[in-house]
Parts: sequence; C-alpha cells; structure tokens
Amino acid sequence: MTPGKKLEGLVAATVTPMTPDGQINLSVIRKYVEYLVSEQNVKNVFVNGTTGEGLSLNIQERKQLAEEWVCQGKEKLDHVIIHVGALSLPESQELARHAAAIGASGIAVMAPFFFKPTNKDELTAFLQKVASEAPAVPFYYYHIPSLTGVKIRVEELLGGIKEQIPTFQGVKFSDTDLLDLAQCINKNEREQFAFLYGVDEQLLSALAIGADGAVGSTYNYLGQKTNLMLQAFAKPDLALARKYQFLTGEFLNFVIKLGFGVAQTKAVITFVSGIPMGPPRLPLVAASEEFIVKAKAKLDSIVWPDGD
Ligand SMILES: CC(=O)N[C@@H]([C@@H](O)[C@H](O)[C@H](O)CO)[C@@H](O)CC(=O)C(=O)O
Repeated sequence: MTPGKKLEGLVAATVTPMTPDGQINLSVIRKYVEYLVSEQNVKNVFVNGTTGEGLSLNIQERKQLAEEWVCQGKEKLDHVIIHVGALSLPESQELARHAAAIGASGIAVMAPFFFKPTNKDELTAFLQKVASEAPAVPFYYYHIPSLTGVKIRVEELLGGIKEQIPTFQGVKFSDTDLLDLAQCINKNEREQFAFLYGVDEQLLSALAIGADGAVGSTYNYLGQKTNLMLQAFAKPDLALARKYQFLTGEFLNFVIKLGFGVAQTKAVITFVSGIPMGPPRLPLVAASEEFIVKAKAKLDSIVWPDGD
C-alpha cells in the first residue's frame, strides 16, 4: 500500500465472498486481489461497504475481512479503505480502532440510519467520535442518502469539518445531486479533499465537475473499461469517454430493468472473474439463473471501442 498517496482513480467496492452455506469465504481474497490488479487494473478497494454487505455482517466477520484485505493487499494494492460505519457508536469505534491497528490506509463511515442525525452538528459529532479512535488514519464520509435516508447536504457538512475531524480526507459521494458535489469541490479547493463518486452509470458527469475518481461495484468487472474512460477524459477525448460511459450504461440499464443489486453484482463478478463469490446474506437472495444467462449474454454482446 502507498501511505500518503491521495486517493484517486478507481476504487472497487468489493463484495464479500461467501460459501454456499453463507459463511464468509476468506480463502478467495488473495485471488480476488490478483484479479482486480491484473484483469481490471484497479489498485484500490473499499471493503465492508454497501456492496460488501458490511451492515449484514457481525463485528468479528468485519474484522476478519478487513484483516484479510489488508494482508493480501499489502504488496499489491495502493489503498485499502475499510468501511467502519455501524448503527452503534461503540461498534463503529471498535472497528475504527481495529482498522488502525491492522494498518488500513483509510476508514469511511456512513451516517447511522435507524436513529438518524437530523442536522450537520449531530452527524459531525457521530463522525468525530469514530474518527478520533483512529487519529492517524485518513477519514472519509460515505454519503449514500438513498440507503441511509440521511439527506444532510455534503456541502453543508464540509464547512469547518477539518477543525472537528483533523483526519478528514474526503467523501465517497453516492448520490445523484451533482449540484451538491460541485459545490463541495468548488468550496474546498484549498483542503485537497478527495471526492470519489459512487453512481457508476454517471461517473463521466462527476468527472466533468472535478471528481477525483470513483468508488463503485462495477469496477469489479468493468474496471478496465472504466479506466479507459478515465484516460479518454484526461486526454481529453470526450467523444471516446462518452462512448465508454454509454456502453457501461447500456449494460447497467439492461440489468437494472431485470432487477439489480448486490446479489446480482456477486453473480456478475463470479462469471467474469471465475472466482466464486457465493450467495448474498438474507434478506438478499441469490440472483436467478435466468438473470445470470441474460446478463452474461448482454455483457458479451457489447462491442467496446478498443475492439473487445
Ligand atoms: C447503491 C449502490 O449500491 N451503489 C453502488 C454503485 O456502485 C452501484 O452499484 C452502481 O452505480 C450500479 O448502479 C456504490 O455506490 C456502493 C458502494 O460503493 C459500496 O459498496 O460501498
């Protein structure tokens, strides 16, 4: 891992591999790391988040996964970010201390979503109590209002955040409100925060307003293609960048209509990588055979600009 290097580019929101009977399957994580680096050119991971079913795991499982990712990623990955958010503050603090102790390159926290913070000060207080347990570890706020129901604008949250949370390093912004994201970027130029976008199907729009990169589930299997989009955008060759976004969007648009979530993401990564990611944990249920056949046929039918 590369301490101090700003988090940018693509970050795979990893799934949690499980055995057919629903236990976490640590044994495939070494292969998973190798696959991400060699097949997808993705060298950053976000562990135990939404895609990783972090909130469906117990504390012990979350710690074991964090340890395995840090251990297997040490020589091969640039950043291993551990999501340590939880409904219970002491649990979240325990996970933050653990992530610090094992040498994670960053921690992230989403807003608690049963009893919810109702304003910026309540949310900041919660985040601060977690971040302060890992005082040497970069801290990221994970904004995902569609799932947490916490709609406090990030622009508002960021005002004065460094004074409250000295380790604050950036935001994983999983929302479609690009006005909010743009204001965050515009107002925090001096702070050098990393803004990582989390709605993969519209990443190009976020790049246009200054996002540093992206965290998402699709970079597990469309990482290499999305990297080509980032390169085209940087060149700049907007027509080519758009082509990549349209094509990744074509796949997502297709699977979303079939019903697409973490269970289906696990199935897609399984058939693309050959690594068995297993079923999701209840209340999620495994993708159907019909979904797998259709999704695979769709992905195989896409003709990418590089000729694949
Ligand atoms: C709601 C949701 O799961 N969003 C995903 C996206 O990557 C999403 O799967 C993708 O844009 C396809 O819709 C990420 O933002 C979640 C994520 O990064 C995480 O697992 O922590």
